[in-house]
Amino acid sequence: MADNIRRRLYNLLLHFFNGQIKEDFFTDTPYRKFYRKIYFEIFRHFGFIQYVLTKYLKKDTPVESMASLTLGAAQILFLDDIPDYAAVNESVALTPKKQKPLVNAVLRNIVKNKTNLLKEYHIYYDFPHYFFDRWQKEFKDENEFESFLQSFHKVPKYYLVSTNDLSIKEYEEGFNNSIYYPMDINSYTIPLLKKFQNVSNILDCCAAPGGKTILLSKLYPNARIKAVEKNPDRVKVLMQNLKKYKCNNVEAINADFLHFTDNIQYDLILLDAPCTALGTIRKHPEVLWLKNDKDINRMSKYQKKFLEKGLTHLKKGGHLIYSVCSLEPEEGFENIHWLLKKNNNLKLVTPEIDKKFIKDNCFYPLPHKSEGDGFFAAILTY
Ligand SMILES: C[S@@+](CC[C@H](N)C(=O)[O-])C[C@H]1O[C@@H](n2cnc3c(N)ncnc32)[C@H](O)[C@@H]1O
Repeated sequence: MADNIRRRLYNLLLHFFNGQIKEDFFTDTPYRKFYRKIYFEIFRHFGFIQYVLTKYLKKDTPVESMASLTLGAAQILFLDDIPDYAAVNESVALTPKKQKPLVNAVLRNIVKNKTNLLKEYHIYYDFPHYFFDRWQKEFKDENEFESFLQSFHKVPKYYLVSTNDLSIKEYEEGFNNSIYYPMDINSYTIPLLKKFQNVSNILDCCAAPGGKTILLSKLYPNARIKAVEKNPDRVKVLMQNLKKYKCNNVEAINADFLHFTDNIQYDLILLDAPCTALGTIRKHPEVLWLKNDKDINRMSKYQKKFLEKGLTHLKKGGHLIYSVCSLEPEEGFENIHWLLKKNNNLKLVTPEIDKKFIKDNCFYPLPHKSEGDGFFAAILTY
């Protein structure tokens, strides 16, 4: 009989091989840390594991076998505290009957040749070509490039924000005080990049689940805030969060921001745009393998529409914060330069934060210099 929780890892992999992300934090099991560790090793080393598997497989291997083989190989190669026989047996047990002999044979071969296979390991294998190539160009110093890549394998840190005084502290297991909102440290920084004066109305263009809306509500308690979100299910979560954290100055609106109309010119606009989420790969390493150059370019074009629309709602002298959880230049710097070129009066305002997180007047925390997700943010005014 297969272990039911390993089956959940197998299901994550089945979804993944079908091009989908399925989240499972294993919070309902006392062995959460153990299963999360397997999940991280699978996707951090996904590239090397596939390289190893291709030595033993034909091209058209069924996805069910790919899922059990990836699960088994990750444990054999990267998790020393799991006995090899357990990794093989559990993976075979999860596999459909007809495919069991293949999975069994390949995993036993990997066990037999483990030492030699691991001699071939290099961190470069853990990154897909599109990502590796675009980032190698960014670094003149090879050691810095390697430390950039290594930083994606670091255990991600989770934080809690006090909605009373906006202080932030590291997440503690079992801590469930109702005034705290869980948040990434760089996501938290975005509404705090600069304290603006005379803010009486705020527009949050893409608001759910509402982390940054909550911060804006507490930072500017006298302002009226409109929080727009297109996805009806996510609006429900947004509304629950606004109620839970007593954000009484916020009105949640279920609308497509690109078609949103009202007659207010805003003092402050937060445009936390949809993006590839490639800055979040320390926490969600599978994202790296589900995106490519085309997605980055498609998102960049889509974000330009949000930027143009956002500007139409900005009061003269007001500020617009544009942010994405991605470090890819097309989604950040290039979009901002495009907008500045089109609008002569528009200017960048430098964030008032630690200089090590600033590049070209924008917030740009690189993962080897920061504990949080990779973000890009720019403050614009005119
Ligand atoms: C990066 S997330 C926002 C995170 C949020 N600001 C926070 O701090 O919790 C982007 C959000 O934009 C929403 N979205 C995507 N397209 C949209 C559109 N056309 N209009 C409004 N919201 C949209 C997505 O559903 C998603 O919830």
